[in-house]
Amino acid sequence: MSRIEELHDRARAALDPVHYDYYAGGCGAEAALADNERAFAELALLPRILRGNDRRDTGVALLGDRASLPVVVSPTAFHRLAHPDGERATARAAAHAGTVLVTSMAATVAVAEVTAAARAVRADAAVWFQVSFQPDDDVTTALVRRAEKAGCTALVVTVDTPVFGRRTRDERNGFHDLPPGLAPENLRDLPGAPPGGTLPITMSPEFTWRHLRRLRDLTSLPVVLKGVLHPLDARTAVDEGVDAVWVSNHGGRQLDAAPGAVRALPRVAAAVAGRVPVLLDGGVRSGADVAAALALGATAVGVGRPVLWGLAADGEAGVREVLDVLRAEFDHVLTLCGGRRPGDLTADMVVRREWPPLPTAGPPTEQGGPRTGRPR
Ligand SMILES: Cc1cc2nc3c(=O)[nH]c(=O)nc-3n(C[C@H](O)[C@H](O)[C@H](O)COP(=O)(O)O)c2cc1C
Ligand SMILES: CC(C)CC(=O)C(=O)O
Repeated sequence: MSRIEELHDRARAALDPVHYDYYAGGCGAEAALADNERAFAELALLPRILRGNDRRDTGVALLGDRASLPVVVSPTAFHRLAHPDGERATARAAAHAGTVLVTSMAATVAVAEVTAAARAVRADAAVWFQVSFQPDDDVTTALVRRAEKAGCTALVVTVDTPVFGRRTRDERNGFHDLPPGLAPENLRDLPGAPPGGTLPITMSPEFTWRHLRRLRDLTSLPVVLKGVLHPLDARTAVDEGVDAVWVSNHGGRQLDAAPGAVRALPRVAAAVAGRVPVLLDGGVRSGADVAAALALGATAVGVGRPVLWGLAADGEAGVREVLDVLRAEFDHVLTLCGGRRPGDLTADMVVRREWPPLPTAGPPTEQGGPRTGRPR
């Protein structure tokens, strides 16, 4: 059992079962959820040899920031369900690891407190803000201004939620509301909110590229589009001026018919053609997964649930452990693959586990099976 699986077990034991299901679950029959990990398990790496890679650097440039490993913390809601310190603990852990935390619009700690917690650890800690368009433009604008004021260095706009996915476990458990004392703090005191209260999180299918353009014009922060699976959307996004494309099926929580995210990566990477960085999340659980995604065209990957497991199991220390494990595993795989830096991992180094077809020089002969080229 990997260390991340152990933390998962500890988190399961520590969490209220309803909250565990909210974190762990997907939509529908959880086919997309399962396919995220399966798609990675189907990949294998062809290492390169004799490359003199004793000196390595696992860092990557991400928009204006630098991450010390090509793994960022994906935006996930409601960290205070996992630990009383919630997003503050996650922020400190990401800052210690020297990587980017993407804090959710639906965080249970306000973005200004999240950035303050991160910067108390490291003055240049990178915190990005995840936002979903809200039907009232003034609300979206107010959220963007809050993120800017808090010192976030990029906006991650999530676009795979025109409606909520049907979360089978949450429906069964009747999980609709946060427990008393917890609230989506970024949605407090917004236009239209009751005095001192929070607005509900609204998903709507009304949004178009026009809303993205409006947001683009609203801010000078880099904009990352999260939830892209179709290569044509990736190309449009780049044409519309986004600064990065994030391949994701939302951790298998939206469209159950969606493929495992890494299956969509090669075509998106081809469509983007290096014009902007590509990120990917969904099912990343090991350093080998990170390496495979990078080889297939990602600049960095995100992790969602593993961070929640670390947080629920052991607070800030648990999240640090998850990121440390991924860093160590990724460096180990990079070494074994002959790489000095993440960019040395290339698509020719990734094969399917069932690849290649057994080499046959022709049809089977009477002397035995297919000829292999082995001297007889
Ligand atoms: C409990 C939970 C809450 C999430 N909340 C958000 C969110 O608020 N905004 C968002 O863009 N994505 C959200 N996501 C999706 C994650 O950003 C990410 O795409 C997904 O978790 C990646 O898959 P993984 O959990 O297998 O790493 C959430 C995912 C989970 C599991
Ligand atoms: C509260 C939701 C917006 C969080 C989310 O995106 C999710 O649960 O997948």
